Amino acid sequence: MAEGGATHGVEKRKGVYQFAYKRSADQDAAGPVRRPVVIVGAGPVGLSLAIDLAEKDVPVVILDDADRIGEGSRAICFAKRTLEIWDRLGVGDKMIDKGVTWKLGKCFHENDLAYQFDLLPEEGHRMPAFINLQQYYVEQYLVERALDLPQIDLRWLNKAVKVAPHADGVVVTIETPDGPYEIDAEWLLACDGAKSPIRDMLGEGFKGHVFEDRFLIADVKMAADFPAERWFWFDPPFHPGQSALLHKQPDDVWRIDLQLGWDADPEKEKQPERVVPRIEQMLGHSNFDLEWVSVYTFQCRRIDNFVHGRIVFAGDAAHQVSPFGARGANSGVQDAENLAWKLALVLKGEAPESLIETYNLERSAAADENIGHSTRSTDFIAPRSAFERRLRNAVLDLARTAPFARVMVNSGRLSMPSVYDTELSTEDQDVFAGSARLGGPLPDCPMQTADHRDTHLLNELGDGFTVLYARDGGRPNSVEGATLKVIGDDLLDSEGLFKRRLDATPGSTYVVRPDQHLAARFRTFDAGKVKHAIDRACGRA
Ligand SMILES: O=C(O)CCc1cccc(O)c1
Repeated sequence: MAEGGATHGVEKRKGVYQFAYKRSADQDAAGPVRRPVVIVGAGPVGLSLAIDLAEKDVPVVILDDADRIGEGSRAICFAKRTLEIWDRLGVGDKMIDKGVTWKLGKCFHENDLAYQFDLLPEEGHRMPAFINLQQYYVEQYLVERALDLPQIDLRWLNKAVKVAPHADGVVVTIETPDGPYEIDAEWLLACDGAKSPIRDMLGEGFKGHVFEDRFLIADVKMAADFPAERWFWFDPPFHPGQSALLHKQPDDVWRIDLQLGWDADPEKEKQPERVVPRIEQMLGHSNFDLEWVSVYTFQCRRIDNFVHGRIVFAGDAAHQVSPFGARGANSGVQDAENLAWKLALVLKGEAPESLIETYNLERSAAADENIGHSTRSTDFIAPRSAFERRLRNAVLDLARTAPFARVMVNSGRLSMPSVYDTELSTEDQDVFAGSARLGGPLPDCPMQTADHRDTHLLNELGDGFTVLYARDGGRPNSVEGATLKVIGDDLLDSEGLFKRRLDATPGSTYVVRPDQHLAARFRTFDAGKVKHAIDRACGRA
């Protein structure tokens, strides 16, 4: 027993949510029942995808081989874009209310501050730069939301064990406590994690790097008054020659990541008698409880194609990165958002099936970007040769005095949304300044409704396409295939930030996709051009 009554045995966190297996009518059918969408995996990606589809009125079956969530906190850092997506799905406030909000990062070299960054230096965004929240809370809130939606049929202890693709779907064999049954899915969405059984069933391998260094994760419960900031150390006195990371989570839990070196024995390093002295060394006291401990290595890699006929991969099943930069779960949720609207349009017959190929194009490019960042961070954090280490240490030394070297300090570039550069966007014919990017998500800003209620731009976008028109005299009657919002009429640019961030002049027109990414912008409204931009973004032109 440590000082202050702390216990250092790892308290194995039981699932915060336990679910019951329920027999489904599909199990009593004479043959496989046809379903439009089956999602394998009720993690953050599968649940976000299911909710997004359900909100677009697409019926979804989710299969999960477990009957609980909450084994360890795992992913903890959720980025602004992910929060904006969850806000659209109706769970943003819940996540923020529970999560620890932060935006500042500090990098220390030995005892000194080498570099610090602010992930959201400007005001006027509804969502913060980041929250820290244990993955089991994220899953709990997403499950609660999913249970509200009649279009979602969530089936626990349903394990997909076989897939048989055919011309217009996939027959999935599912094992349950009552024995096996089959579903004939029009689309099967594999959100079944890094070890994806569906990927194995297809014989689909990963390409990329496996890093050999090992890291210890410890979630430590203690009362501490460190600020809600990301603190990263290179070669700290409490863990010489290695790196360390500290994050604040809700419920007085702190995430500590300690680099162990490539030759560490994972089983040994997980034992409390090895973990506790390391944490004591870092904190300078022993007044903490270990809540969760794990030792990990990581990979930066992806599958070649995220789309295999009617089987589509998303999240860790499709790509993996190191934890540094928090790009794993965040990019997975962005996969979900990219796929949901496209699949909904295809299922409704409003877009050709080829639109799903653009999910592969856009999200595999995003994965490459994430993998590139993650690989560079990992190379900096865990240099692979004496030469690389000398170079890295020289940058860290220089950063003490030379500002140019500070930006080369790389402890993980934190997750940012991707800007899509595909055929779905209509090239700019006019010059636009501001922070909005063609192909990127629209920057948020404060607005007011026509009756002067405070709101934010992203909360006012429709569930489908939205056309934003900065009023110039009259207003267009309507726009085919989109919700029209006239700025200066339906929405008021109360603080002038819409004008600044989108470089809006009277007449400026913006075509926004259902995932809030900007598909086209024009200096004047032209119904024909707007229609063409929407058709193009749907793969119809
Ligand atoms: O701060 C970062 O770069 C990410 C922190 C993180 C995310 C997920 C797992 C983990 O152990 C650390």
